[in-house]
Amino acid sequence: MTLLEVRNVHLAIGGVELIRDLSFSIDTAQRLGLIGESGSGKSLAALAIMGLLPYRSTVSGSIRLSDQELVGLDERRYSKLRGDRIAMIFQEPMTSLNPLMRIGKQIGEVLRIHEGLSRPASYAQATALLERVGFDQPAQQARAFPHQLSGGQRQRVMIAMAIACNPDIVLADEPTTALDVTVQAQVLDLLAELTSEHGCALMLISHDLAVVANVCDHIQVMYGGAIVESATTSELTHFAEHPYTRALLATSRGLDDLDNESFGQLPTIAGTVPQAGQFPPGCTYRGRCERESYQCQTPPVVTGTTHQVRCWHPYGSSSEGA
Ligand SMILES: Nc1ncnc2c1ncn2[C@@H]1O[C@H](COP(=O)(O)OP(=O)(O)OP(=O)(O)O)[C@@H](O)[C@H]1O
Repeated sequence: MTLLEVRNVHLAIGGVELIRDLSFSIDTAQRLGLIGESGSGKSLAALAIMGLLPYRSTVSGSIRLSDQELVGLDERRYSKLRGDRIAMIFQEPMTSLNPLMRIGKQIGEVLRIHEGLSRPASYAQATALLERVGFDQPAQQARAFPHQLSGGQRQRVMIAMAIACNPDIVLADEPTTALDVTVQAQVLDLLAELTSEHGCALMLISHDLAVVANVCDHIQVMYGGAIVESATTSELTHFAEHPYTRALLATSRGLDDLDNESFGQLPTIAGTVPQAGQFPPGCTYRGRCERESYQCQTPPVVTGTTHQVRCWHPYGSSSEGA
């Protein structure tokens, strides 16, 4: 059943177009990965869903959570949904945690506000959540301030806060990028385990295809403010059709290398993501595409149903396919 439906969303900040015609949906308890290089618009897509866009943003299109339209929703109703039905985990927990409040109290606050629990009940529940996310001495550790914890522990606290009220969906924006590789894998496993335990959908944002492929059952590739390819994880990793997805796969670490700390520097894709507001006409990837000779000037076509590719010359439909 469709839980979240994003339809034809366009987003501009200060008149600069940053997201173009974004459409996708997430089913109940589904795990969807959103990947793409820095600047492709992944975080803005998540912030649009959360209703946390910066000043001077304009959004058109539709974002529906079950039967609730989110575009244009007033702040009072939005703040009730946040935490309660949609939660978000950011890359750097220190920007989300209050440095002056003990973590047990911070998790408890979420439960007090959204679930109406009393102070003692919310604190007891917060301690139980800390235990669930892997703290071995939760009663003591609930008294710690954020700076007294490691990066991995702080991200576990964020996961505890995100799942505290059993939301329908958690949006996780690069939740492990700031962590070292071995901790990354543990935190991702925990996130996947807890969201499925709660029947909660997950939208995992990352620039790392291996991270997303290990956790998600469906992947969407974003480039220049638009989704260029979308498929099940298995289809995307075995039968990628868009030249950009192929380039991402070629420069990605292997799926087995997630907990390999000594894994070397990855090759990068030549060229850069087009500057916001300076998208070329037609295909945004045109300037970097290895099939550039096609000069895809006109808007690219979208092919397929479950496996969608926004490209004039996807590999699968061409005799030149790899
Ligand atoms: N507040 C803002 N005002 C103006 N432009 C912005 C703002 N926030 C983001 N942008 C621009 O929008 C584009 C997409 O940014 P976004 O943060 O969504 O990318 P991203 O794919 O999440 O990259 P990263 O992985 O680096 O966060 C970028 O060109 C960025 O410079």
